[in-house]
Amino acid sequence: MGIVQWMNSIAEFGEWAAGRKPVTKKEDALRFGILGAANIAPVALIIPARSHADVIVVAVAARDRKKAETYAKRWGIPIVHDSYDALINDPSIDCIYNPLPNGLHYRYTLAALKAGKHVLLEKPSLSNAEEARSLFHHSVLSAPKAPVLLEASHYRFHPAWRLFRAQFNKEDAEDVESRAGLFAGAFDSSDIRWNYDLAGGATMDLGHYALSALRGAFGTEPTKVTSATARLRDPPYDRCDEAMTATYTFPNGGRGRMSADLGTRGGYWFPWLTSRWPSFRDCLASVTVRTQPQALGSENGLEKSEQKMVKFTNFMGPHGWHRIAVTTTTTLSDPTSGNPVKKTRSTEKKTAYTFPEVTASKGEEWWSTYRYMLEEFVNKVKGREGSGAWIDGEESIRQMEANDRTYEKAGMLVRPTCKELE
Ligand SMILES: NC(=O)C1=CN([C@@H]2O[C@H](COP(=O)(O)OP(=O)(O)OC[C@H]3O[C@@H](n4cnc5c(N)ncnc54)[C@H](OP(=O)(O)O)[C@@H]3O)[C@@H](O)[C@H]2O)C=CC1
Ligand SMILES: O=C1OC[C@@H](O)[C@H](O)[C@H]1O
Repeated sequence: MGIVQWMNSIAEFGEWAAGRKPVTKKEDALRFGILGAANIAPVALIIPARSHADVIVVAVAARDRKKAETYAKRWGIPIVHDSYDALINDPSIDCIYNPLPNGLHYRYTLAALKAGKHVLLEKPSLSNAEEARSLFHHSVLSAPKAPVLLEASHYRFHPAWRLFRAQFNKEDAEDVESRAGLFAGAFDSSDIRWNYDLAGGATMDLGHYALSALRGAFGTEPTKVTSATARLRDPPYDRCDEAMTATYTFPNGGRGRMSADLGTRGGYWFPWLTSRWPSFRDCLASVTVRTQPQALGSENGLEKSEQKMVKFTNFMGPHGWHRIAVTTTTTLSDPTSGNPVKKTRSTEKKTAYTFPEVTASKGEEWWSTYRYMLEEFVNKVKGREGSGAWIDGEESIRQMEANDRTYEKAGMLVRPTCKELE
């Protein structure tokens, strides 16, 4: 069983252990079809849909009908289509979930939008910025009653992300480090993540989260990619990065660093023996922000200033567990020499599992990032007020631009563009 299938089992076990039963569906519930018998679809859509009265997963298509039938039976999906195009053109379907390999996102999302379907599109939205500009600026999205298109960067929809962002002013961010990792062996050699033609690579995969969170912390785009170093897969997969580390500067003068590793190893005692062993140490994604010191006036003749460090641990999967640690360092300094006289440090730990301040779509403590995202997708399609969390097309384009610039700085090719680009 691969890591993504494990995510499904854990999510399903959680539902069972909590004794949750599917809710009754409304008459006008949105009917979803899934492109591909994808590993990620249960945790990202099928399980969250069970608790949403406005969502029914009605169809799946796979390249091999037998595979689709087995998947449909396992996950309780009534309709099986013979091809992705047949599913897209099924008039009984309102929404398409596209969890195909990244290199197929453009072709099938555009086909679905042209068929009038709303699309929930897996991250990274596309293979590169050229595709992103073409898709998100396509006339099909500006026509009256245009369908909804959303990049499924699920972590941005969870209340914990909003709480994290509220802990500092983005203009004050001085140093931000964002990291995500998975232990070596999590994906075998046949995995889509090692296929350049399907737009694979660590920067496209976990790098998507690390870079998106870094950009999200600064709330703006990097002015420059100052360094980028890739660790490539062994041939013949060496057009794909197994790991990427990159540094950036931002318009406020701040510095950012992202790292994404799909094959963490070592870090144990006896390195001569253990250096190739998979390592679980760096597998919890985190984003850490250090702010510029803020002057707070004077106290007893001394100058007072404050600096914050905000660390959000497990920002990718905060529904399982997370911690936002806010450490405030207060310094009293001699006004003449500028030397610190006294420093005090305090740490506050915070969490958020619902949006208490929101009237519509407040959420439930147990909702996953995917469930929160589904809520907002449905709200948008139905024209309802929601939590306010959203990822618009321009954001998705800027994310792909930052991705491309990272690959270029690392001396690598950007991922290939769909041949049918419009
Ligand atoms: N949001 C999240 O937490 C996660 C998101 N993802 C994203 O979801 C997408 C899919 O990831 P994941 O579910 O792990 O991937 P899978 O390996 O399960 O692949 C998804 C589907 O791609 C289809 N496919 C079509 N053409 C090919 C091809 N040439 N080679 C291989 N597969 C093909 C297969 O469909 P068929 O059934 O027709 O054979 C397969 O079911 C990616 O964009 C990934 O970045 C992945 C994991 C987590
Ligand atoms: O989006 C993702 O999240 C979880 C990871 O296991 C996976 O590689 C990635 O695609």
